Amino acid sequence: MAMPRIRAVRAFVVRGGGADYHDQGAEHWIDDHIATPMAKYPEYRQSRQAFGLNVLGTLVVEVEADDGTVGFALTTAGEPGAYIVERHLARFLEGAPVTDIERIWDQLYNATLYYGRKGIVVNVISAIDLALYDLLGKLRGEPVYALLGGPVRDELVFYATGARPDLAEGMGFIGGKLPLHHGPAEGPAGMRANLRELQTMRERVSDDFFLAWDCWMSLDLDYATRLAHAGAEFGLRWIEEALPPDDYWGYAELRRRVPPGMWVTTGEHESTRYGFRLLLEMGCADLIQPDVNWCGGITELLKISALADAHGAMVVPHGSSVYSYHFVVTRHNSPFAEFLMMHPQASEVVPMFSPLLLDEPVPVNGRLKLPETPGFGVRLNPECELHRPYPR
Ligand SMILES: C[C@H](O)[C@H](O)[C@@H](O)[C@@H](O)C(=O)O
Ligand SMILES: [Mg+2]
Repeated sequence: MAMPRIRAVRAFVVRGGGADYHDQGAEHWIDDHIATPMAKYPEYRQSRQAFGLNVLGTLVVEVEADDGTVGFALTTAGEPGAYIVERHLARFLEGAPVTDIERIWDQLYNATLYYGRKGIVVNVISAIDLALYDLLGKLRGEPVYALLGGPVRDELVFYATGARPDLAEGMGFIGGKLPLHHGPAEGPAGMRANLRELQTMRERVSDDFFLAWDCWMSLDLDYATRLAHAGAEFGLRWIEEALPPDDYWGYAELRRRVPPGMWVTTGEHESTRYGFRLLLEMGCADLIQPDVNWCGGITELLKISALADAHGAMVVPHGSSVYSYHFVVTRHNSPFAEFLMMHPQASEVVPMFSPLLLDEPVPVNGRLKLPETPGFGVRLNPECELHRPYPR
């Protein structure tokens, strides 16, 4: 039986959480004085939303086959992303066989090479690729992980990212990643505050529960070096995204300087096999963290992961809910997954892309066995009003 062809592609935007999970209300840990590259400007130090971290919003891409089956996926791209889908990229999908995933990816990437390569364009390509995998899984009646070679372990284990790793340990997570709150602009007092926070959490959790810092691109090499060595006293397991994503040279030097046994990690704001080849060949990271909704989708993450495996590097994708879970469970060099605690106080487990998805699975006791539901196994919440800014 011939596989259906793609009949239509549609791009919607929606605000308030979802894939743009930084788009939260006030009083949320994820926007509470977190160190960023903008923190050198005092007016932008308290809130990342103040400098626009949530300006884009969620992009929802739907791909409909000519038998009526619809696959969909999400990314952070909002209206600019919707424009790119409807006015540029739809032409490479409509009329194509639903199985032409590699061919479509190559056309999307090369047709946007003159203005894309990284950032929002690759976010959009990622969402289209993920929607195609969702559609293919639904047409074949298989979960996406079954399309990728099947699970190599029975269940996923998770670490938790959020302000309360001490609570996360009690929820069964294997470790906790703290957002770093103070960068170089806050000088020695900021460094002391960072270390006090890490010490407090170390004293509240057991020795077997790892602690890591997410520095969200906010540091310089000297500060990161000093922070890593001071953090080692409290068993810091890894220092994440200490430097701007393009500073491959800084990451390579940081990796030479950190205490033996401490991981240097990065990658959530890196794109495509080419960016990750640079990170790996320059020895920038022990563990890379591509976000499957931002790095190029499943099609590109398969290439990135194989490259990392050849370099002996682990791949623990940046938290992206079901879109990374279906990948991680099929990879030997992805031993655990990230769960972003989206509850405002990080005090309970709630679905990461709330409120946008129905049936979004969450870890229970820090573990998750993925269902066999076709595709990524989630549905759009009909109570979330989608808007199609560029209808055709
Ligand atoms: C917690 C960090 O500041 C970011 O908000 C988070 O999205 C990302 O860096 C992560 O690794 O989860
Ligand atoms: Mg991070």
